[in-house]
Amino acid sequence: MDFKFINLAFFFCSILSLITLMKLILRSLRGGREQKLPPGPWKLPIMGSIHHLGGSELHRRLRKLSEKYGPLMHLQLGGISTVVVSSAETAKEVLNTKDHIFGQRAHLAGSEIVFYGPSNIVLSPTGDYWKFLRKIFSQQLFNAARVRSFQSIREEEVSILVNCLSAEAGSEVNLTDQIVTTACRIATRSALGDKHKNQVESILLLCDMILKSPHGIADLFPCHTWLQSVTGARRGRVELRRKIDSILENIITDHQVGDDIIAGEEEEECLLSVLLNSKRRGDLTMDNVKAAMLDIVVEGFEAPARSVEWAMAEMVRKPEILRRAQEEVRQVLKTKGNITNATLEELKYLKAIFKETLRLHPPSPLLAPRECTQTCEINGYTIPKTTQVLINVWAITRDPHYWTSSLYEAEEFVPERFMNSSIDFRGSHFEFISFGGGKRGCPAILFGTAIAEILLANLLCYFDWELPFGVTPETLDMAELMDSTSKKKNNLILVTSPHGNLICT
Ligand code: HEM
Repeated sequence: MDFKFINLAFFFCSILSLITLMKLILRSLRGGREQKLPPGPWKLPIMGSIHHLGGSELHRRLRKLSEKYGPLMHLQLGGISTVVVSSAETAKEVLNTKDHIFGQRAHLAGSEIVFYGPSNIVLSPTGDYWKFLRKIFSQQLFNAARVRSFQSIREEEVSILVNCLSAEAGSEVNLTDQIVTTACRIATRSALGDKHKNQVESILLLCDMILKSPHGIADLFPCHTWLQSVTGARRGRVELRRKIDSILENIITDHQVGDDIIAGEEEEECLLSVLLNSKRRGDLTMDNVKAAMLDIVVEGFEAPARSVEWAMAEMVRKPEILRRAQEEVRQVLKTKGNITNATLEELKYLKAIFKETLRLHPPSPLLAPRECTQTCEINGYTIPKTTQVLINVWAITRDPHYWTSSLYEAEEFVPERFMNSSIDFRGSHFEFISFGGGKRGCPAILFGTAIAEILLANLLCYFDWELPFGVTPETLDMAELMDSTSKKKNNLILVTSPHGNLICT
């Protein structure tokens, strides 16, 4: 959520204060029972706690506040009553013990326009429609057999990347762009089919437009829908939706040219064909199909790509880790010949690097907001129905209480901490919830991990990496930028040189 608009807020305060005051008077006349909300910072009338959130990225500000107010904290974000969870124990309460109460997404302002309802998996309400869509994605994209079947796509795309980087030997390369484009090509071909190889540019553009779509003051007062019109937020979103429609319709039209596949007849049918067949059968509308495509556009490649970007940035700052990772992958390759699924299974150190990267740089530092569907108690505090719940993954996966030991500091990048550890990110270790958890947890762990690991293995195997002239491990810019994924603020630029005679052709 973008809080730069705080200054504008005061314009609306006077209008809203009157309405809210009347509501408060009515409530007190009705004699509402006193609820013990979790503690939180002091609140202004109307704006609530927003003035505490300026400055750094939201997850950092929230951690700072939770150091003072505890692992369950109440904030009033304009009209949205919010609790913030910042410990593994409390996250377990929300994601596991009370998943039946918190396994619902909160409504995000404007998502009905941009995300068609919303009817994409990430934002649609938990229910039969959401289950139906998740099942299609699981059958066509996310299950182990399907992920294995995309191996040739991953290999082809990564070998294009390797050849491209080889041509840049000795010079500075924009590694971020290369990684994002390759991950996007893999996700696009796997989900939409080979026909769409050449539409990767449009998909990257679409992703960028959606991630950069602004939020505004109106989003904090969802009850006052007129604010969306007065502030122009609605107009902006309708315009964005028009652009999204145009790109998605092009892709769908191309897909349908000469496409007479009937669901179930073709084993290798892609996700998009299955979605379109469901539409033909009347199980989905065209808007549902487009919304589902947005799950690929927004989720399908950004998170794996950004984890590879962070992993490379962390490793070039710690050459001993880089060297150890390169030795491992080169050694395994000598005996196995090339990087396959089986080879990746043997790369224990590389897997530890991926985990450590997701720990220090979870792509979603705050899980997509959930909503409390029935008033309940956590840690002795009341969480009223309809409260928005933010889980601060970033605070939890860096918490010294779980991650500092006699050997390692929580804030340090040390893959070794995972070498003899059974902790993983599959949703049962609540101190490591980089893929979320509970029924709304990420369904694409295998799909995303496969993309990230093959990229990392190839970058480490076939190339040596150095910082550009004048940049040292201490001065490498590690600033982060948050849109919907955490990424490096500035692209990762490194000097590459092909390694020995292992280079593939
Ligand atoms: C490194 C890779 C990835 C990470 C770390 C990651 C992380 C996450 C997280 C934290 C959530 C929210 C979970 C929650 O609220 O508990 C999520 C949800 C989701 N992710 Fe991923 N993700 C990754 C890759 C992918 C990929 C490649 C896809 C492919 C489309 C994907 C599709 C989804 C979907 C559809 C949801 C929504 C699930 C729901 O609400 O039912 N993710 N992911």
